[in-house]
Amino acid sequence: MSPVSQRNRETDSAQLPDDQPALVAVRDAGVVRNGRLIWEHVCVDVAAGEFVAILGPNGVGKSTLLKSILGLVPLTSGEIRLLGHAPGRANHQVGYLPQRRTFDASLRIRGRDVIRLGLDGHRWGIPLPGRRSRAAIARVDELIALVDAGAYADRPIGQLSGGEQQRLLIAQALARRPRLLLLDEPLDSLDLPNQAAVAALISRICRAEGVAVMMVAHDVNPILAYLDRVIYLGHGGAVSGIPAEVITSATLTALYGTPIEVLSTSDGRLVVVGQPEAPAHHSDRHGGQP
Ligand SMILES: Nc1ncnc2c1ncn2[C@@H]1O[C@H](COP(=O)(O)OP(=O)(O)OP(=O)(O)O)[C@@H](O)[C@H]1O
Repeated sequence: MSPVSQRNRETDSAQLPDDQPALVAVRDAGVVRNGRLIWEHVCVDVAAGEFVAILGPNGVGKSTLLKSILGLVPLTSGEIRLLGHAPGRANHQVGYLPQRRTFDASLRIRGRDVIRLGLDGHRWGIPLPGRRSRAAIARVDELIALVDAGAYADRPIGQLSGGEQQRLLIAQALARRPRLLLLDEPLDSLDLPNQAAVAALISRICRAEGVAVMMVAHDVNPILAYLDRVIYLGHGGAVSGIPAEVITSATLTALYGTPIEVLSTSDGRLVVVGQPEAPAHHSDRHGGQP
């Protein structure tokens, strides 16, 4: 029997210990879109402050899982609870960074104003009055420090590098002190040093702000050292658990349907070899629909 030949295998570590309440609880969940089964029997619990990656081949439904947690894509089976509520009921506690599109180079809005939109963007640019405005300015300064963007936060966002823009967008998603951060491929289109730097930043935020992070990624290697839990969606099933249990050659080969090797380095780190590359213009394939 292949490692995921029963659809829906989950490791024992997919569930949290009883004394650790789940921030997000996904129970035997499934989604059908346009009459096509995207995934089913997905189970995972995410606790406060955990860093969780959602991984798997193109089109397998990673973004759909984030959208289901937000209530943007309804489940067709099973259940998702977010902070004990049905999807969509606790979204004010969630920061969401959708798959990014590049900013036009001529866009003049400053980095710090992009962050500020995360605080009062719903007011359509009408500034908060008096004391609340001062508190907003202080929070934006705090976020700029958190993502280490002081050197460029006053420059127009269209003139910043992909990595700099991504840090500002993460800060924007954190503006209202969410308890859960949903990041859809934040490392997409970044070079390797920037992928490592942004992954380290996200891990630091998990710890410093106590925010749980669920992050869609294509390549597990730059984030592997930071992860508490992984969810692999594959055409043969879904597997979730702690990295050491889930990230094995046999499991990944079965999920991706192509040979994948998991190597252990002399200092004990895991490296995944043979994972198919994402296409270069990955974000071009995504429409604007939820
Ligand atoms: N608005 C939509 N309506 C119907 N089907 C959709 C919609 N958006 C996406 N899909 C389909 O749902 C499936 C899962 O898409 P999704 O974007 O969740 O996959 P993904 O794993 O995030 O892909 P990628 O790695 O390419 O970003 C795909 O087959 C896609 O074509």
